[in-house]
Amino acid sequence: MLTIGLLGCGNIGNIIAKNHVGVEIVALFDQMPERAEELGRLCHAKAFGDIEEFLSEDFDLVVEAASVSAAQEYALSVLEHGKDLVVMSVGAFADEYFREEVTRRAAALGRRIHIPSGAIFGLDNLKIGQISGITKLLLRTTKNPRSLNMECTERMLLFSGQANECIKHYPKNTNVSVALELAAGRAVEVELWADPDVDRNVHEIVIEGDFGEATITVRNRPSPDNPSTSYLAALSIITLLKNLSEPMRIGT
Ligand SMILES: NC(=O)C1=CN([C@@H]2O[C@H](COP(=O)(O)OP(=O)(O)OC[C@H]3O[C@@H](n4cnc5c(N)ncnc54)[C@H](OP(=O)(O)O)[C@@H]3O)[C@@H](O)[C@H]2O)C=CC1
Ligand SMILES: O=C([O-])CC(=O)C(=O)O
Repeated sequence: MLTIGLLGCGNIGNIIAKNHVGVEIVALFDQMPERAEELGRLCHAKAFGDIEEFLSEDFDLVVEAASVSAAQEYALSVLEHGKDLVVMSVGAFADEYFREEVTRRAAALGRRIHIPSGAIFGLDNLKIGQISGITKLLLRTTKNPRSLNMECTERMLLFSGQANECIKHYPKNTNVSVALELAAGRAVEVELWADPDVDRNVHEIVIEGDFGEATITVRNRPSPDNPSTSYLAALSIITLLKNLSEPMRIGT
């Protein structure tokens, strides 16, 4: 069975630990050591307070569910320790130089980096953008102000511009925009709205290209323990882990 180490023992880490399928969690790390220890007691895995010791433990793959800055800080080290990597905080790869460095290193070391679909649908066929023209790619995200850690009394546009700029300002809320960008191989226009009248994390995706047009609207339930993060994102990563060892791959 595939063995994993969880880097990040917050909301997603807890959902993975309680619901994982087809993998064994053997090691845990969080910058709040008590969170790793608590989760370790729950899933009978070893908690580490030191990243070097965590990465030196014997397991196959690191699942990052911590933060954009954690992904940037530890990605290369994970690969150097001979482990594959699943990156939830995909916003880390908005930085082109960093993305190329990590990809080059993974190729040289024969390691793989997996990016889950996260809180959206549609990444599968959006990858056709890598071989065929896409003329428009827009993400309109709307969340309750609570999910954005702010207050407002009416619908309000917080950001309009490119994904790689948006993620710098909203690293806990717009990782999906960077996932879209990586899949399509082109820039994504992003609008981020706060709306006190919505109780879902809503992602509207508009795609136009040589293939025709597509509109996808995902109305996500926020995770009970972290309203910034949609529950779908945790389900997505558990499913990715389950499928890693399957002989048949489904989806583009
Ligand atoms: N790709 C996608 O579609 C989505 C991605 N995400 C991203 O997934 C990640 C995890 O989400 P979620 O579990 O809800 O977040 P949480 O904040 O609930 O949990 C993250 C945990 O990781 C810890 N952490 C943060 N930085 C570091 C670090 N440098 N080293 C070690 N531990 C660290 C946090 O500690 P502390 O509390 O002290 O910061 C916290 O305990 C986030 O980056 C989020 O933005 C979320 C939703 C969708
Ligand atoms: O969970 C969501 O709805 C999206 C999110 O926070 C992110 O992409 O960072």
